[in-house]
Amino acid sequence: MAKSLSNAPRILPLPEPGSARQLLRDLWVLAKARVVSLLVFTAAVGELLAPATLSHWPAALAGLVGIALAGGAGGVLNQIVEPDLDQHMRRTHGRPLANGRIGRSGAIVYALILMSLAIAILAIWTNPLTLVLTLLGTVGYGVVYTLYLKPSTPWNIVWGGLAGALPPLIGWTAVTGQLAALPVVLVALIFVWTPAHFWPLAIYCRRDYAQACIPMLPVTHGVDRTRREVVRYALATWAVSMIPALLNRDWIYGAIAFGAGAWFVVMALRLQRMAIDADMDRYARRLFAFSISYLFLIFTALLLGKAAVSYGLV
Ligand code: HEM
Ligand SMILES: CC(C)=CCC/C(C)=C/CC/C(C)=C/COP(=O)(O)OP(=O)(O)O
Repeated sequence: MAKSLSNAPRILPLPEPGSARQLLRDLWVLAKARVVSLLVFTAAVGELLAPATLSHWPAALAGLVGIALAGGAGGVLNQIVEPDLDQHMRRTHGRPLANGRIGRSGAIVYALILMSLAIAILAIWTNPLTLVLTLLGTVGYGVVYTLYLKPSTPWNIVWGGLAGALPPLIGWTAVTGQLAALPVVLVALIFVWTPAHFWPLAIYCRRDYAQACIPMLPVTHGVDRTRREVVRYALATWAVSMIPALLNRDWIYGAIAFGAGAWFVVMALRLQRMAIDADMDRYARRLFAFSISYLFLIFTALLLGKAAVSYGLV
């Protein structure tokens, strides 16, 4: 008896409907806060790689808060546009707009508040370039990807991914006010990582996407083609991830990026070779989860490499 209880999934008590806790939880989900946390982390790394970050700490802090708020606004815009789609997918039907716990006008007000705060903070404490790049991120994801690309082309996320790739550059410009090669390479890295991040999820959610008439690649071109593309983008990610090692002559980062990228490619190849069954769906889920850990690891490695150089360890 005790054994079966210990094996049971841990179920957290749900907040009372209509309670303040439920509202906070809904606002958190509407802003896609978990995705935004990784966006903010990549922006923070962009800032810490820039020269003299600490002497520009107000701009650095404002940059992170601005990206968090603007990224959150993008997430809310996305859910304002597609409550009908969210209702039809198992993964998303519990979202607050999709199931009616929050109304459309409430969500619009929430998005406006987040966006106004982001614009004010970035305008006061950072610089025009950072503000423009951040606006491009929000509009690119919340409007261009959600409204136009997602419902019309299977290559939606390749171009939509550009918006989510911008944070390291935004972090860098918040501190320096200028573009530079290293953060542009980091944008390229997230750009090529995004399809290898998303398509494994699209594979195991393909039936939901088909039912909702969203032309994701596994729906329009099939699972085999999508798995080939995941391998190609994982390889591209591996290749682009080596550029910062060469630019910075940073062999600590280089070794970690080489190992993690190789693992990414091996997992993508394994997915490609599997029979199309429930085990493959489970493995695609693992690859999706791995893609998130991968990006976190790679960006942590960039910091480790810089710290090692700063403290004269290499
Ligand atoms: C257009 C590009 C992208 C697409 C289409 C995409 C798609 C997705 C989807 C569908 C999910 C599942 C979300 C859910 O179940 O609520 C997800 C989760 C996630 N994505 Fe992405 N993503 C993109 C870009 C990014 C970027 C650029 C980052 C960070 C740098 C990122 C980080 C994450 C994280 C951390 C999660 C896990 C969220 C959780 O655990 O709830 N994604 N992504
Ligand atoms: C300011 C700035 C840099 C903004 C970044 C924009 C941003 C929040 C990018 C993340 C992309 C994302 C969560 C995609 C989810 O895809 P989806 O919307 O198709 O997934 P869903 O089916 O879960 O809604």
